[in-house]
Amino acid sequence: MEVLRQLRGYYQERRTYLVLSILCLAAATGFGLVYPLLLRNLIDDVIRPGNYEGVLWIALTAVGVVVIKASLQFLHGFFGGRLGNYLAYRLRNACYEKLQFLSFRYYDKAKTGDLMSRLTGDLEAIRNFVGFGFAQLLNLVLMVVFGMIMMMSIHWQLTLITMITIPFLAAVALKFESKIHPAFQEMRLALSSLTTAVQENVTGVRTVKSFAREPYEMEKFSHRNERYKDNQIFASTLWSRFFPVMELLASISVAVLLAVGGTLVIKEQLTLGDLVAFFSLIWFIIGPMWGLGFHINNYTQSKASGERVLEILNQKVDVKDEDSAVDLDLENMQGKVEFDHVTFAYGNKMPAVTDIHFTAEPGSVIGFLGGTGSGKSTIIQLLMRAYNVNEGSIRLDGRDIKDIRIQSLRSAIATVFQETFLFSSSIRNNIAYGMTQVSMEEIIYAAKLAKAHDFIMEMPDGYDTVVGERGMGLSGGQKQRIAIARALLINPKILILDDATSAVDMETEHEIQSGFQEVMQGRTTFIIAHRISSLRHADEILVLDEGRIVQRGKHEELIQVPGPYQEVYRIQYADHLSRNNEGNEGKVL
Ligand SMILES: Nc1ncnc2c1ncn2[C@@H]1O[C@H](COP(=O)(O)OP(=O)(O)OP(=O)(O)O)[C@@H](O)[C@H]1O
Repeated sequence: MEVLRQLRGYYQERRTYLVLSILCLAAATGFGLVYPLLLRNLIDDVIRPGNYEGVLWIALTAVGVVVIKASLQFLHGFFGGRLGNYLAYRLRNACYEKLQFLSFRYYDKAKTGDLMSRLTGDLEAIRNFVGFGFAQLLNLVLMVVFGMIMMMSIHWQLTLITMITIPFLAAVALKFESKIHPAFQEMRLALSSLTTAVQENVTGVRTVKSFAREPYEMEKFSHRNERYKDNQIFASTLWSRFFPVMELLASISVAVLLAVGGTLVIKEQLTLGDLVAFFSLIWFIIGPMWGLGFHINNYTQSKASGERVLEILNQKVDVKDEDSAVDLDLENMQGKVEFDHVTFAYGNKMPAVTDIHFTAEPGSVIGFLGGTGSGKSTIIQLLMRAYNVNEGSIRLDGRDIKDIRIQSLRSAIATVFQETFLFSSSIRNNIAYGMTQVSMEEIIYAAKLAKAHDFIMEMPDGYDTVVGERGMGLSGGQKQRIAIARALLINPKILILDDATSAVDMETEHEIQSGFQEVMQGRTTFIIAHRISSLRHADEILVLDEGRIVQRGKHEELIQVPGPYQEVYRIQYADHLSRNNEGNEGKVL
């Protein structure tokens, strides 16, 4: 019930529904007790004395009871349904909101399929339990208590004798619970790994097909499917053993009742009506024991689901606003960025960047060059405060970024990532992502600067063309240009281009960069690139190796000194240099 307690905040406002749903179900159960009494009256007071008039009254009372009971059951369903759906609605929103604010560190490990199954299957199990299962579990207790009281009031000795197998029934049900709970947890995990396999397969379909790895994928899936199937079979084997054992124990109770009760009737210590009522009442005890397995199963399933949903909701957000954090004055900010001896490691690994120290003056262009894994993207992620630095500090206009509200910090920065993500929506919506107050002229202006306008206009519906999931149907370069237009539209104080022009040809890159120069006047720009041509106009180029700055300076300076920059330059401009050497020696490109 700890899980239910933790979820309470999400249905607290509608707790009256919970109370009403329980009350209606309890009342319906109470009315159910009228049947055995009616049977007793029918036999002892109507049939045996030959009172034919009474038959009609008993039949009418039975109809009345059915109507009331059915109405109460309807109300239980009504309130339970409202409650369950309200809770599921709140939880879905809360989980989604949490997912928006969880740190990058969480997403480094998260699996999409697993998250999807938590937000769907697990939430559904919680909805069912809180809406109905919980009330039914309580009702079970009520049925046993009501039934016992009634039976005791008829013949307490017979009640005790008949109850002889009930402790065994309860023990079997509880033992079953202890086995089925871990089985269900395992089943949920198996299901989420199955969903992850499907999701990854669809996302990575190009890789799968281009490497002709379909058989490998099928085997991987079949392996996971088998794990899920084995879990299902294990759970259903548990179930199939449970029912016969319960039936056996229950029939012992019934046999004892018939034998002892029958003898008591013959000895006239019990009326026939009492025995029939007893026979009907015993199902008030045995029935719940029977259902105990089902309801416990329901409970354990939703407990496991609740734990998985709460795991998201209770996830620690390690990058969050300090209470004293302030908003940036976006209109008047300068855009000066300072990295002050920054060191950072992902988890317990070796530092990804060490002692990074530089200053980007407002409006300047800083370039980063370095091999794969040298820490270029990490520096940019730290500036966005995707992670907190381990040592040193990062300042924006003299203020530590930890003291700036994350939302405000990130809205001052526009980033074009190495991998472009497009939403399955129109090109217009992709460029104006999330911006409501933006005119078509502004969108077109940004697209023109990003050299995207021409190819957009050639598409069947122009800016209204809907791109497929993740931008399917567009080339890598086209996607990048849309992403660049998206960043330019924000008109930020700080622009980050993380290998943003890697997928476009040199000529387009040159065109886009001249566009940047126009729009980035007075804005601080960080360019990560593998091509020297992207960096040569930078005010300062930082050359990184294994997370450290190993060279810094302007293009003209760096090509003069032996070092990694000169090496890259020589490799990329080998043709040019050899031609130049033949002609005018020493001319800088
Ligand atoms: N999310 C992450 N979790 C753990 N380690 C990471 C993560 N991102 C990067 N790293 C590690 O940090 C180091 C620096 O990576 P980074 O992405 O900053 O390099 P990069 O210079 O941008 O490389 P590339 O040019 O290939 O994009 C690498 O050793 C990388 O394995």
